Amino acid sequence: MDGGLSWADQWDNHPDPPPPAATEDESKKGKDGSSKSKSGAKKMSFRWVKELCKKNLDRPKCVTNICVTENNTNKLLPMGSSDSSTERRSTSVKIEPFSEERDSVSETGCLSIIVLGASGDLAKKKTFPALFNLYQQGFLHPNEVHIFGYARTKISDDELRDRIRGHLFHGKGASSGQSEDASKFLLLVKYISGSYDCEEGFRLLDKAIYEHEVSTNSQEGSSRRLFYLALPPSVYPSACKMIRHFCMNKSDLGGWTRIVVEKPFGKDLDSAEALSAQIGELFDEEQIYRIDHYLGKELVQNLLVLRFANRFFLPLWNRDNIDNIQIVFREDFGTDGRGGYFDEYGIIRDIIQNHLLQVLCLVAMEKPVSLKPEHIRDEKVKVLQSVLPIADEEVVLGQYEGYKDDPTVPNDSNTPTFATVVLRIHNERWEGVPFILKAGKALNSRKAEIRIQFKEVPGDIFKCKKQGRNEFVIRLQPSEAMYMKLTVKQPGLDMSTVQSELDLSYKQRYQGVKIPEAYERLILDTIRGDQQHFVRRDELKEAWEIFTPLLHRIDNGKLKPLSYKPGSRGPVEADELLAKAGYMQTHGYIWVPPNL
Ligand SMILES: NC(=O)C1=CN([C@@H]2O[C@H](COP(=O)(O)OP(=O)(O)OC[C@H]3O[C@@H](n4cnc5c(N)ncnc54)[C@H](OP(=O)(O)O)[C@@H]3O)[C@@H](O)[C@H]2O)C=CC1
Ligand SMILES: O=C1O[C@H](COP(=O)(O)O)[C@@H](O)[C@H](O)[C@H]1O
Repeated sequence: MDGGLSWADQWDNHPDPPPPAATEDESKKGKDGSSKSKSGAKKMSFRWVKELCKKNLDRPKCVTNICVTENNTNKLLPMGSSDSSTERRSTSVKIEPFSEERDSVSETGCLSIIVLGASGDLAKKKTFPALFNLYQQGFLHPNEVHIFGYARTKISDDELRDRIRGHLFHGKGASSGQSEDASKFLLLVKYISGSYDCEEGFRLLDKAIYEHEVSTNSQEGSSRRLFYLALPPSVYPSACKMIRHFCMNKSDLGGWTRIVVEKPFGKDLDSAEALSAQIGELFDEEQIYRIDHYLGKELVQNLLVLRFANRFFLPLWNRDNIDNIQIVFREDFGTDGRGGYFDEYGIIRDIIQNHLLQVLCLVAMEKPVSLKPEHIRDEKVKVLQSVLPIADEEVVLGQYEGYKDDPTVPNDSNTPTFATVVLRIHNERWEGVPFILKAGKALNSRKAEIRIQFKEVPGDIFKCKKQGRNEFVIRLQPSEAMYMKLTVKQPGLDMSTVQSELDLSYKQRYQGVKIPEAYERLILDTIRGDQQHFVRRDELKEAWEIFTPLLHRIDNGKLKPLSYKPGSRGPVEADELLAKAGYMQTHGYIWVPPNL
């Protein structure tokens, strides 16, 4: 820092201070490619905040974080849990020196959740409903939490609440108790209108947050600010700059500022790196939560447990036993009013480069040293680095008939709404095993699954080959399940074989257990400071490295999508590619989710 002055001291002389330029020391990059500590962000303070500290809190400049936890576990528990094993924040007060590590630990006290782009599709369909679910389960306590919607659209608090209300129950009817809950929740939501690049709106926002913090003024005045950017990525840099200039938590009071950014993060390697650099100048990597909501899905979160806590799988999970792996996403509807957005990105950027590739990482990575976020993400990066360049012959693109009828889609659009891409991992475990990533809109069904097909039994004495290979299927949605397709003896007097399954269907096995929505879980992780299920900067870079050359060939028109009928399986050429890659379909067998 210049002349040994703290940012607070420097900023005292600037009513509207710019963010500090990185010093030589600060601009040193970590292994994740991000700037190392920008401690200035932590110490930054406006004069009026200092005054507030003096007036209201009369406590020295913050050198500690105060965490109230259960038995020193740092576990944030829901309010009102009565079970003694899950009693909330009851017992001990932990005081530790302020450090980067402590910044990632749950804290109590005032929590402001700010949804930028609150007028949009994602906010109303996913973000606010997830917040409501957390509220209902006691994770967001009305004494601590305020939720601010921010967008350019000029609407009142009540208009925003009305927009949100209809989405809180996912189209299902609500009981009177639930409606009452919804009304109470909506009272926590306020709306502020402003643009994403001008200070006036962000000053207003900061003032509103600050007033909430002062009125709550609990837990030593700790201020936790979670900014959720439900915005098109083009707006991220300006919105982040405004947050950094005007809306940071007043760290003199303890707490943190965290930013959640949505995908697609960039359009290719260069643009993603440019975006990362811009945001990295403003926030530490520990403050940035790159969300990929597939990482919040129950069965995706189960992958590490499945692979590394079960002896069954350890010896089988490799090229010696597995023939091919498919990771599939299908939707039975088209771009549905999002044609303008979609046409700019296409199915590879929308689904494959992020959601399916993240799943691939968890399926293919080596065992991490521990469950620490950095250990897991280190392993994911290694897998991505081992992916070979994609060959054009191992790609089939499609575009559904009628896609261009959307007035926001150009008539000559070359954008794929369907793609099958074979990835090859060049390492000891996976050499020669194709990872077939397939995603499509307007297909014949809606589902997402991982299908691991094993090799045939050598020296088969039952002649089962034609019936089908062993498969292990992880159904991510709908009807979450894991089932193992295997050959058994057909019950009866004859010695014949038949395909059957060992089935773990969640609805049947876990009756009455509510599976959390992905966004719900990930927002809670953000509040807790757990980055395990978020994408690190270097991971993102590797993901773009894999797909950028292919995307550029599509953008330049060198590769063209084949037409397919809405409601079909996609282009037949995709099935041909599957067969060429080694996938053998099981004939005369279909898994039916069990009825309750
Ligand atoms: N919708 C979905 O299902 C999913 C979306 N995402 C991602 O989440 C983010 C938000 O998505 P979604 O809600 O669908 O997006 P929207 O297109 O609905 O945009 C969200 C809000 O951003 C503002 N906005 C839109 N375009 C611009 C622009 N060009 N300049 C400035 N502000 C703009 C608008 O608010 P106002 O004009 O009022 O300021 C709008 O209400 C995107 O990054 C998207 O890729 C990720 C997964 C799923
Ligand atoms: O990120 C996206 O995901 C949704 C599908 O999410 P899911 O949880 O319902 O599987 C997809 O519709 C959208 O195009 C994409 O942007």
